[in-house]
Order: sequence, then structure tokens, then C-alpha cells
Amino acid sequence: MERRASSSARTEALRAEQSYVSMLYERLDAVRERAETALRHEHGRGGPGGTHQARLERDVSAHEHARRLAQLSGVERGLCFGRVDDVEGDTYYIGRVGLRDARDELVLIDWRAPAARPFYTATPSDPGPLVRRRHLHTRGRTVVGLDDEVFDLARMSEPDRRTLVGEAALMAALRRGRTGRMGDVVATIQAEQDQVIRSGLAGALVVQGGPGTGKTVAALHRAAYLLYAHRRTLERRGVLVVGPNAMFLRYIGQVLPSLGETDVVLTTVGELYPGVRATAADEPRTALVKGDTRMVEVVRAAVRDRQRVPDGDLSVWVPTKTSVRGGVEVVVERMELSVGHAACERARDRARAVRGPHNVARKLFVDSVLSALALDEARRLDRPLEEGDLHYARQALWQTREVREALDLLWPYLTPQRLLSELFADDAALRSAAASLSPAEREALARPAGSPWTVEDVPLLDEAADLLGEDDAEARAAERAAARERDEAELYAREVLHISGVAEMEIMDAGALADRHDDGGDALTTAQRAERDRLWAYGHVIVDEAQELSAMAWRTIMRRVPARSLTIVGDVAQTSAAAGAQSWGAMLDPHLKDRWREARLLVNYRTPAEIMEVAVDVLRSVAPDQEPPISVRDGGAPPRAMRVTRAELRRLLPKLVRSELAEIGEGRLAVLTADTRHGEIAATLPEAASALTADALDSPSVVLTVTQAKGLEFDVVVIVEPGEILAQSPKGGQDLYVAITRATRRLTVVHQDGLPPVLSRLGAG
Ligand SMILES: Nc1ncnc2c1ncn2[C@@H]1O[C@H](COP(=O)(O)OP(=O)(O)OP(=O)(O)O)[C@@H](O)[C@H]1O
Repeated sequence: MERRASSSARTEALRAEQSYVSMLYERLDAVRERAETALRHEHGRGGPGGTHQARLERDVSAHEHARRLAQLSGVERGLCFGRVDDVEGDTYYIGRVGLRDARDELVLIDWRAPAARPFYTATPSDPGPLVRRRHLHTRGRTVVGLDDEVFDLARMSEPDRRTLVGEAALMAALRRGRTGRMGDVVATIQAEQDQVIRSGLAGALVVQGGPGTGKTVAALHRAAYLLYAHRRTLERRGVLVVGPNAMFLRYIGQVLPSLGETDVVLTTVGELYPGVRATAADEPRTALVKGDTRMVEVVRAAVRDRQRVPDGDLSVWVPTKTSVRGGVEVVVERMELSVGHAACERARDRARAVRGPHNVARKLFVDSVLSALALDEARRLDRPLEEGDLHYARQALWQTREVREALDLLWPYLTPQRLLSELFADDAALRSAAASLSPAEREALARPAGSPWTVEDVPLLDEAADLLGEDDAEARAAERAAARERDEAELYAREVLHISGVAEMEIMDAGALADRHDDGGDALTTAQRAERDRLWAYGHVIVDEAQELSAMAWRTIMRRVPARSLTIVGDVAQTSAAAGAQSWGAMLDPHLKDRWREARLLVNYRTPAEIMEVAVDVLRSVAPDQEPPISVRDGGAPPRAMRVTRAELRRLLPKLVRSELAEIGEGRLAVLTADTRHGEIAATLPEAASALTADALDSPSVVLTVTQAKGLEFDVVVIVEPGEILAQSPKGGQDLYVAITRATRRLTVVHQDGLPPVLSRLGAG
């Protein structure tokens, strides 16, 4: 009788929620339609014609409507996922976007709004103003289930204090098969993650947490939250997210659009220097040297070594007479011009003394030497040189190939690419610039000219770019002109905002509008503009798998964010890069002193307890002082080991992969290997994806090295030859820890020569 009563109460609750959710979708349709009509209207108002001001006005509102439309089309799935009832008797619904009804009453609260916060933070021991939290499960536009938590203090028991927020909904989310793409977790954010997500914008926040603690997911939701809460600052400057590799970026790429955020640049360290897309990594001994801050001095010395004076006097033979023979101009007479050694030294010292970048100071050096040459020319021709003529005499000499070549030898115009490739290819140059390194370290840097750029080169290119600068007199003049125009445009944009009342809607400030509309040309998004500009100052930078960055890479990151507003996410127990972090303090203190705060995430949402036990044995051997995270999942299949011969491996592996895939029904499987074994195993499993292609993650099975698998997760993990992973680098233990903790459901370790002692828990197999 009682059960029937409760089931009919449930049916009634479902019906009531369905009617509310249907109303929300109707509202969404209406708002979407309005935005579409408005956009059509703007487009209908004509092409490129009209005054600059009319065009600007049209673009402003078209842009806003398009933005709103993009936001509204991203929220169809799971529009509303939560409801809270508070002690005042009020009820609020939480969703992916804020919506108002026709009378302007708020009917849905954006998950990032302060009013939504209790939904994420209430716990049985500290429910805040809530008496109930409800998770709504929807399929399409239909409400298919509800999970309630009633905060009744009188009945609270001790274990409740550790209860997860919305446990039933969380567990349902975690049990789903992996899709190869990370999804958003707005419906099930946990209290400790919420604190990270909503932490203030200013300063640097380090989020340290073991594998699977939701660092990545929290960091991405933080990006969306910051763009919502600090739209004015961040929309203009953009947010940069740096991840470990392209596959990882693809894995996380759809989370932000699903959160409605577009002003974010996703990139890797290998792509931080515009114009270079490095993916290959150097071998550990080279990576170690290139990641060391002693390279700052090496690059600086390499630049200074390119500012030379001749051993004796400078002598240049310039043509004085040419004639055309057979249609070709040939030199028939030359004259020697020279500048004394001491004068050359003075020219160099004066150019250096301004402490400007090399390519900018070059102009000074060149001007001094050209003046000296011009004076010598006048003397030799016995022709007085008036002060006013000097400029023209210098210009004429600068047009002479021989003069240019002579000056280029002494103080060449250098791109960062040229500086470094010539340095690494020239033993004598390396000996001079890298005198502070040992011979073995110098040898690790040496390589032939034209070698492809590696990820570890990128911070060095960036360092060099800072020292070299641009010979940018023209660029600066253009910039000044653009700035003038921009000021005018900004003034106008302010008026537009004022007239249209947009300012109150906190959508975009006048500066941002002016940025979009400079030279009346293409309207680039902040993200597009930022990506092209090495000196772009981002409003906030998020670094994921941050433990992998070298000290040199941190210098590059810090140049991108002068405001030092960062979220740094990682786990120092997972560091596998040779020059990666041993501790956060060692990496960050040089840039942030002690002005960074640390949050720790302690719960592992990915790896089941049974698999985590194996991982913890490995962790203890490589980082005994690191606290392993607590798994919320258990009851999975026990992890196992299989001993096979090499011949058997080829036969058994495809079978194993098939049977494991059948076991999970739906989901993804990864075979993880040491770098050297990857090719062979990939050949054994032709059906599995193995190259780093865009769709590799969509394949049911994939063969990856541990480095490639960083930050990813799979329902099933098969590790081939753990001993080889352990032995492949000094950080092999960390690699094995990473490999084991990629599994969300099943783990099999396949080996030929016996298990390494650290995996003895898995038995002899
Ligand atoms: N609050 C949550 N609700 C639902 N799923 C969650 C939640 N927090 C984390 N997860 C899931 O747990 C898994 C691990 O999260 P994530 O990849 O962010 O962890 P991580 O700390 O970055 O791990 P690693 O250090 O191993 O890269 C993901 O599938 C993520 O969606």
C-alpha cells in the first residue's frame, strides 16, 4: 500500500517536472526564434554598403545575435538538470543557460550564476539553505528520472558526512561507457571541484590531484565559469588552455563548446610559437638540457656572438662604375671603403648599450657603420659631405649589395629559427655560446641544420624571439595609425552601445567591439586574433598536465599572461617528461614567488578501487610521499596479468582485444606500450587505430604509447610489457602509474619475461 503511494507520488513528481521542463523548452524555442529573426533582419539590412558607422552598427548587433544563437543551440541536450528547494519554500531550476519567461521572471538559472551555487555545494552535513536537491534526468525533451537528496539534519548519520554530492546521478554518469570524447559534468560537479571552478580570477591557482580526480574537467568548467563571471575582462583578452598533445586537445575539445564558450584558444606547448607546429619530442637527455634555465644564458650568448666586429679594419669594395654588356650590368670599377677596427667596436658597443632587442639595435649599428663608410667615401673622392647629405649617402650605400653583405656578416637580421638552427649545427658556435654547459650537454644540443623543430625547441624559439625583437619601425608606425583609428572606433562603439542599451546587458565592452571592427575588415574572434600574436596578453591561462612543463616552458607561458592569472592543473606524481616538475614550488616560485595557492582534489572518479590498489603499489615506489586518491568506484573485474611468449603475443593479442570489447559491450579499449614497442603492437592489431589521427579516439580500440595516453581514459586498458615501460626512461615508474590509471573498468597486463616486482600483486599469471 505504502509502496504504491510512493510510486504514484513519483509519477506525479515526474509529471510536474515534465510540465516545467516542457515550458522551458518552449521558452528556449521562442528565444532562439527571436535571435534568428533578429539576425536575418541584420543581414537583410544590406551588404558592405553604407557609411563606416552604419556598417559598424550592423556588425555589432549581428555579432551579438550570432553569439546568442550559438549559445542557445549548444544547450538543447540536458537544458535543465537540477532543482533546489530552500528553507524559504522557494524553488529554483538549474540549467546550462539562464532563461526568463514572457514576464521577465527568471525560470532557469545558469549553472555558473551565484544563485546556482548551493546546488553544487550542499552536503548532508552542511546543506546551506537547501532542504532538497533534485537531479533531473532527461532524454531529448522528456524527463525520464529524478534523484532526490533530502537534507534532513535530524536523521543524518556519521557516514553521511562523506557522502558525495548527488551520488546516484554521479554514479550513473561514471558508469556510462566512454565515448572517446570528454563530456561536460555540469549536472554532477562535486563540492571540492566547485571550489576550484569558482575560485577567484586573480593570481595563480594550482590544482594538485591524483589521476582521475577531475582536474581536467574542473579546469574546463573553470574556463567557462570565468568567462561567464568576468566576461568584460576575459572576452577581450581571451583564455588560453595548454594541453599535453593534439590528441588530448581533441579529447577535451567539445567540452567548452558544450558549455557555450568560444573565446578560448586550445593549444600545446609545441604550438605556442606562431608559425611552428612541433609535435616530436627530443630524447630525454636533450630535453633535460633544453628545459633547463641555463638555456636562457645560452640563447643570450648566441645572440651576442652574432654581433661581431672584424678582426682588423672593415674593408668593403663597392662598385663605382658599371656598364651593360650583352644586356647584363657588370661592374667595371670598384673602390675600397674602410672603417677602422676601433670605430666598428664603438658602433657595436653603442648599439648594445641601448639594451634593445638585437634586430632593433641592428639599425643603430648599421647606421653608425654606414655613416663611417659614407665619410670614408667622401674623403676618398675628396668630396665634402654636408650634414644634410649624410642621410642620402648612407641610403645609397645601403642599396649596395656588397655593403649589405658585409654588414649582414657583422650584425645579421636574425629570426629565432635562423639563430637556433645555425647554433645547433655549428660546433664552434655551440662551444662559445654554451660554455656554461658540459661537453656532453653541448653534444646533446648538436644536430644538423634543417632538422625538424621539437616541442622542447619552442620555449627556446620564444626566448630568442624576445631577445631578437622585430625590425619593426614600419610595423610600429602602422600600429600607431591603427591605434588612432581604434580610439575613434571605440568612441563610436560606446555610443552604439549606449543607444541600443546593450551596455546594461554586460555583453561586450566598447573596446572589444572596436577590436572586432578595426579597419572595417574581417571580424576576427578574440581567439583567432590571440592565436596569431606571440605577444598577445591573455586574460587567463589554464595549463593542464602542467607537471610535464620544463622551467623553460614556464617562461614561455608566463610571457602570455602578464597579469599572472592562471589555473595550473596537474599531478607531480605523474611527471614523465625529463625536465618536468618535481615540485610545484620549484617551477612556479621563480615567476610567482609565493603568490600561488594550492587546491587538492582527493577523490578518484575514474579508476575502480581494485585497479587503484595496483597503481598505488607503483606510486609508493616512485613517489612515496604522495597521497593516492580514494576511488569512488569499485566492484569492477579484478585486474589480471597474462604471461605469453612472443609468438603467442601476436596470436593472443587480437583475441584478447576482441573478447575484452565484447565484455564491456559499449565503450573504448586502449593497448598501451613502451615507445619502442608501439609499431610492432600496432601491426599486430590492424583493426585498432594507432596513428595520432583526428578520428583515432572514435575507434573502439587504439594502440598508444603512454605519453600519447596522458590525460585520456578508456573502459579497458591492456598494458603490454610493463617492464619495458619501466625501463624506457628514468621516469618509467611514473609512466607505468599513468598507464594503469587510464582504466575506468578493466585492466589486463600482458608480459613475456615475468612481472616487475612492483606489480607482484597481480600474481605470476
Ligand atoms: N563531478 C563529476 N561528475 C561526473 N564525472 C566526473 C566528475 N568529476 C570527474 N569526472 C569524470 O572522471 C574522469 C576523470 O576526470 P579527469 O580526466 O578530469 O581527471 P584528471 O584528474 O584530469 O585525471 P589525470 O590526472 O589522470 O589526467 C572523467 O571521465 C570525468 O568526466
